[in-house]
Amino acid sequence: MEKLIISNKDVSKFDEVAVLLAVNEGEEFHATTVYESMIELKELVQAAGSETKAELVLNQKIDPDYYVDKENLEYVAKHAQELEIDMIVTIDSLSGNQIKNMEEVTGLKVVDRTILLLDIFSQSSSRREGKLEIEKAQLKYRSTRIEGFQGKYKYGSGIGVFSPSKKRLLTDLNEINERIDSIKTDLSVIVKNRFVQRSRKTDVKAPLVAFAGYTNCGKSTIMNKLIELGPDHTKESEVIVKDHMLSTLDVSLRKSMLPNGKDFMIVDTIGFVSDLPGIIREAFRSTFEEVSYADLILVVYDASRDDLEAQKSIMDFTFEKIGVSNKRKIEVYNKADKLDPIPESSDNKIYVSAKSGYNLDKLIEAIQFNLFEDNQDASLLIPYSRFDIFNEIKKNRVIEMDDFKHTDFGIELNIVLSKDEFEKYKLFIK
Ligand SMILES: Nc1nc2c(ncn2[C@@H]2O[C@H](COP(=O)(O)OP(=O)(O)OP(=O)(O)O)[C@@H](O)[C@H]2O)c(=O)[nH]1
Ligand SMILES: [Mg+2]
Repeated sequence: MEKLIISNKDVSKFDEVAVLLAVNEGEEFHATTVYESMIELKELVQAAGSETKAELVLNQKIDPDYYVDKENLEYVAKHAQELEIDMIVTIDSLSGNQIKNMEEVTGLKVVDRTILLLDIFSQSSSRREGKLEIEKAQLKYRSTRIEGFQGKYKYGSGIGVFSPSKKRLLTDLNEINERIDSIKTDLSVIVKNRFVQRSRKTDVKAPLVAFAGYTNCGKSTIMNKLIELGPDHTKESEVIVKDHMLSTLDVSLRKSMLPNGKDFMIVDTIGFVSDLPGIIREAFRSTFEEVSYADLILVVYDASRDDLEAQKSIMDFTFEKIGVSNKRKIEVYNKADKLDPIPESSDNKIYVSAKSGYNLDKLIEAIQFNLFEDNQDASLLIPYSRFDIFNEIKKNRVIEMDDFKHTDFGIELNIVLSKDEFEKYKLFIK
C-alpha cells in the first residue's frame, strides 16, 4: 500500500480540507511532471480558499470507474477522518461516473483540477462578460458529467458549488441547458459591442503588445507601469493587481505612448498554469485571440521562484497550443528586487522589477525597438512549392488580402520584416 504524505499544517480554521490524489501513468504529454503539478495544485487549492493536509501519488493506470484502485480509495477514506479531510482533489479531469463512485466509496467530496480552476476564476471575475464565460464553462463541464453532481455538490457548499453570481450551480440537465442558452444570448450582445469598441480603438493602427506569463508573476503590475507612460493615464485606467493566483480574468485593452511619441496598445491576459484545460481555453478564447493579434508578446516570468524551468515549459506548451510559438517575443524576468545578485540582461531577455522600477526603462526601450525600429519593408516572391514559408509568415502576423497576390511564379508578398526575419527569408526577397 502506498503512503499518504501528511503535512503538519493546522487546518482547523478551513471549511474544506483537501487530500490531493494523482495518478502517475509515466507518460510525458503534459507541460510539467506530476510532482511539479502537485506543487501547483497545492497553490491552487489555497487560491480557492482551502488547504491541503495530505497527498498521494500512485504509480498506476487511471481506473475508468474509480480513477484509482478501490483499495487505495478506502485507504484514503480511512485516514480522512483523523486528518480532518473532507475533500479529494484530483490532478486529472474526472468523468461524472468517477466522481459519483469515488464519493460513494469514500464519503468525501470529489473535486477535479478543472472544477477547482473554474472555482478560482469564478471568484476573481469582476466584469459581466468574464462572469458569464465562467458560469457557461462551469455548466458545460457539469452537463457532460451530470451524475457526478447529485451528491455533495447538490446539497453541500464550498468549491465548485456556486456560480460567479454566488447562485448555486444547477444540477439538472434541462435547467443547465436552458441557462447555457440564455448566457449565450447575453454574451453575443456583449461580444458584438466589444468588437465595435475594438475596431474603434484599432482605427489608430497602433501596434499591439500582449502579456503572457505564469499566474501571479506580475503581468498586471508591469502593464500598469506601461499605462503610466500614456498622456491619458488615470488611476481608473489601471488594471487589477493582487497577490493571488489567477486574479486577472477579463481582457483589458489600453492605449499608451512610447518615448518616441508613438501610440501603442497593451492587452493584459489571464495567467497561465500547467495544462489549462480545453474548456478554460475556450472560455478565454477572446483573450488568446488578442495574443494572436499581437505584434509583440512580453513573456513574463517570476524570476524569484525556483521553478523557472517549469514556468518555461508551461509557456512553450501553451504557446504551441494557441499557435503563437513563432511570434516576436521579449522575455521579461520580473521581481528582480528579490534577487541578489541580479543577472545580466540582454536585448530580448530583461531582468526588471515592476515594484522598484529597476530596468523598466530598458524594457520600454526594447518594446520601442521591436515595434518601431527593427522593421524593414520587404517584397517577397514565394514559389508555390514553398507554401510552408507563406504559412510560417502568416502564423506570425496578420496578413491582409491586399498584402499579397498570386502570380505565375508564386505568391508576391509585401511585408515588414525584422532584421532576423530579413536574414531568414533573404532567398525569397525580390
Ligand atoms: N517583489 C515584487 N513583487 C511584485 C513585483 N511585481 C508584481 N509583484 C507582486 O506580485 C503579485 C502579483 O502581481 P500581478 O501583477 O497581479 O500578477 P499577474 O501576473 O497579473 O497575476 P494573475 O493575473 O493572477 O495571473 C502582487 O502582489 C504584486 O504586488 C515585483 O517586481 N517585485
Ligand atoms: Mg493579472
